[in-house]
Amino acid sequence: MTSNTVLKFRELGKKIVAVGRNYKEHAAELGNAVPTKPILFLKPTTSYVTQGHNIKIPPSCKSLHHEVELGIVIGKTGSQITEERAGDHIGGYVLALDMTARDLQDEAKKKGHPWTLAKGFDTSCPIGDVISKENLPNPGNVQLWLKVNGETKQDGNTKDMIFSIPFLISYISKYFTLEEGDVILTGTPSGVGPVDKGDVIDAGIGEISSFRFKVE
Ligand SMILES: O=C([O-])CC(=O)C(=O)O
Ligand SMILES: [Mg+2]
Repeated sequence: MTSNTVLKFRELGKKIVAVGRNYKEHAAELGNAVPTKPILFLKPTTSYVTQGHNIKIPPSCKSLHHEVELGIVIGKTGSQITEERAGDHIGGYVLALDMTARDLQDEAKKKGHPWTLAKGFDTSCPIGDVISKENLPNPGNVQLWLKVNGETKQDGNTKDMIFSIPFLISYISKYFTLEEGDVILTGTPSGVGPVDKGDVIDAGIGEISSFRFKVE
């Protein structure tokens, strides 16, 4: 993948595949069981929002939650990718938020409906610049942090993922062809919580990448 701008990979990337409950403590904090296989959902690429723009609270949402996540940017198209070859398909990494209308998600969960609206609304995927593989040599052991108005809310490590990055790429690619520019969101560590209008979110991957978004 040659591009390092978000606009470019938004053009290239056809999908965002997100993984739910990939950290035990996060599954527990929302009263959910620890999954025995990855829980997958899709976010549309229209959910991307880049730095300099604001996160918007979607209509009727009374509880918009932050979820900081490590994103994997696919660099080479493939399906039926083995865990051993997974690294060949990684083009880089990216810091992202999986903004979630928690009340709308809870309502959908109760009715057995999909999470699409709660997870896929415009601006639900704030995203940073692509990080090269060289700049993140150890993605499976890096700190993911998030502050709201300067106060730390999330501070987890990717070593606590239930399903590893190679496993996720292999598992997802059994079902969905992963195309260049697609992004896999690998799930959020514990500490999720609400944000309100006017709040400022700072998040980062260790000291390697960080960004700031305001909620409007
Ligand atoms: O909404 C949830 O809790 C599932 C999810 O996206 C995550 O664990 O990152
Ligand atoms: Mg998430």
